[in-house]
Amino acid sequence: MQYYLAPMHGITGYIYRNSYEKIFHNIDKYFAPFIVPNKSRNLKTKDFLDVLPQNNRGVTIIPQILTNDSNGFIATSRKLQKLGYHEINLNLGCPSRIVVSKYKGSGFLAKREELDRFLDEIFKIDDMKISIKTRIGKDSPKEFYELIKIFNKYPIEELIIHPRTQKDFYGDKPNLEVFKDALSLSINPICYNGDIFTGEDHNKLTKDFPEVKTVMLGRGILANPGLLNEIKNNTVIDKKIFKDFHDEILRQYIELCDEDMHVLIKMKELWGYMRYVFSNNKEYLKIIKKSQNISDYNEAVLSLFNEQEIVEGAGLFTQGNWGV
Ligand SMILES: Cc1cc2nc3c(=O)[nH]c(=O)nc-3n(C[C@H](O)[C@H](O)[C@H](O)COP(=O)(O)O)c2cc1C
Repeated sequence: MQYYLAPMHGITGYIYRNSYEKIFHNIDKYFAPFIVPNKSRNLKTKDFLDVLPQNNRGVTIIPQILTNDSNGFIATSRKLQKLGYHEINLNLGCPSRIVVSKYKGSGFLAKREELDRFLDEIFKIDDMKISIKTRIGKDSPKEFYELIKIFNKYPIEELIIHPRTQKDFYGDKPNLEVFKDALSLSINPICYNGDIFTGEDHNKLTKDFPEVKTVMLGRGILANPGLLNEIKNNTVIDKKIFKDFHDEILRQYIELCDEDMHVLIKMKELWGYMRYVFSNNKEYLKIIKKSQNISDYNEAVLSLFNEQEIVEGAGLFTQGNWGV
């Protein structure tokens, strides 16, 4: 089985990815958060730094582009190619209202003719592999059956499916009926993505779909960075390893940011996910969120690590055996 880290804009930038790689070293491909093409000759500084090879040593990175403009896609792909990239991922999944209102991300799924024309243009690039990360429709899962006819016209390196519609956002459950059909209908390789938060979720998926050979994990890893070791080796993450991972991310953000506040915004966002695997985390999370400087923050984090335990079987939104 191959495992990918999902792109998560604002979170899984190079600092997160490098920290993860340093401690866990078990991801086959890291998908970088989306880049929106701009008209200038160069990538925006933030996007450039995120994909700069010097910032991504020793890891396989697939950059992602979010657009409905084929010229923008091609121009940005060329810039990425100059940096050494040979595969680009197209984002057809982003459900954010601003993105969707411009018919980008999962909004583009509602414009099938335009999407087909767009794909026809971008697949003319013959020296670049293109993979697609998609939802199963804009408003209804039925749309998938038309979309797959379009996708099947192109040599997609991989079709990564998050089986929800845009309308679902992150609610309800992934639609496994449609995913099952996708496996039989797609002529291109399929990767599964969505709601794998525990080892049990993973085992259920692979039992139901033994033909799945590639899984992309997102929020499940944010909540439990040891999830993949749990999946592969049936081991629960050690608190010390979790702390080392946390400290590595913190160290790199401190090195990068001029102000404590910027570091704290990033770390607090992460705790919105990581809290779930700790016992009785609620009060600790409040104190972490209230901290206004690195020293108070460190103190709050240390008490959580010292005084609480990692709950076996817990994952994002789930209770684990002890009740979180
Ligand atoms: C905060 C956040 C940012 C995201 N940013 C991106 C992104 O840049 N590109 C993308 O294709 N998907 C993005 N996603 C979607 C994830 O890659 C993934 O498809 C989704 O979270 C479902 O997988 P999961 O249940 O394993 O998390 C984002 C999701 C979250 C929660």
